[in-house]
Amino acid sequence: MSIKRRKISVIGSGFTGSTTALMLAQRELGDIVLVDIPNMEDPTKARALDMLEASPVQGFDANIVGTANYKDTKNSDLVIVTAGIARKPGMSRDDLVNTNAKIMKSVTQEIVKYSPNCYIVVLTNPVDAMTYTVFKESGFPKERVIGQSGVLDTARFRTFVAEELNLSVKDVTGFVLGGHGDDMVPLIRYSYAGGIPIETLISKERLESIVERTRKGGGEIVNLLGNGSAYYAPAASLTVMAEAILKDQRRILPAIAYLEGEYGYSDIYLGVPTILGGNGIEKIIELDLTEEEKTALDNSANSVKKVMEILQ
Ligand SMILES: NC(=O)C1=CN([C@@H]2O[C@H](COP(=O)(O)OP(=O)(O)OC[C@H]3O[C@@H](n4cnc5c(N)ncnc54)[C@H](O)[C@@H]3O)[C@@H](O)[C@H]2O)C=CC1
Ligand SMILES: O=C([O-])CC(=O)C(=O)O
Repeated sequence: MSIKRRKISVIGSGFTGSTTALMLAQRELGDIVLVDIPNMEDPTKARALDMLEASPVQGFDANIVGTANYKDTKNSDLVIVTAGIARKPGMSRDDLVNTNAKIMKSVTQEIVKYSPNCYIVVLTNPVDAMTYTVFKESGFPKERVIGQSGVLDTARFRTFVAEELNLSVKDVTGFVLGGHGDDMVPLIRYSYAGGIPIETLISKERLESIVERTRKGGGEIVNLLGNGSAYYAPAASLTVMAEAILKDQRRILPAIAYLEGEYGYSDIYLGVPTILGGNGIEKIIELDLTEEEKTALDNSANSVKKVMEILQ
């Protein structure tokens, strides 16, 4: 019997793609193929080689190659899509829709051609609509096309709660639902520190400001960077999702999933709590929401629908 390493292709070798490739390799989740457009081929090869040369120092076994040829992605188990443009200060994620939708279509055709059985995780913004585009273009079952927003948005929320309480981030849990935009829905009622509801530990006013900072978390980094957007926490979020799928961990993680009636929405990709495992999205968990929470989720879903209309 021969046991082979898993193969993971990362499309886009920019800030998020490169950082994700390194994190995946450091966790020995598989061999990595980093792909970019032809005029980025040499820098992509250089980044991959540079990462590979870190492997003896850090002691991880993973082959890492850079390429502009999709043939090299053949038979990938998992493909992560980070290709496209990022926003600059003053822009919203939705401003990227037309450019990135075209990129999603061409990238998806190449993915499907060489890896018809893979799982796809999409990062490119506006990510709810871009995940929908990849789903439609791929013809894959919904379980195998997943978008990343909630792990990152929840990580930001957990960071701010842990800072507020001066506690370990390890003990803080939470859930952020909805689209990956400024009207995302951090669910305070389902957030805990060491099993204690955070509502009993933090004042209403402070919680409101944590929710607001979470909603604008991407923009906070865009404004500080001046040219580009966040990449360390997004890459860490993609890595945790990849690990859940490749190791069949059946983790409860928020992910952008295709909804067919769940939470009252249909034919839309939106951030919801899921069980992520060896079959991709194995289940969508439907939480009981208060009227106020459901109204907030409706607003967020409507914003995603507006962006999807631009795509029609
Ligand atoms: N969903 C989320 O939580 C997050 C989403 N993002 C989004 O991820 C995307 C990537 O961000 P960064 O890596 O910072 O951007 P970046 O500009 O550093 O890298 C993007 C890369 O994609 C490449 N690319 C463009 N067209 C391509 C194609 N057809 N095939 C292969 N590669 C192609 C570019 O050459 C570039 O190297 C952006 O749309 C950004 O908004 C970023 C952070 C978090
Ligand atoms: O804000 C952006 O443009 C990138 C992103 O989605 C995030 O960091 O949450």
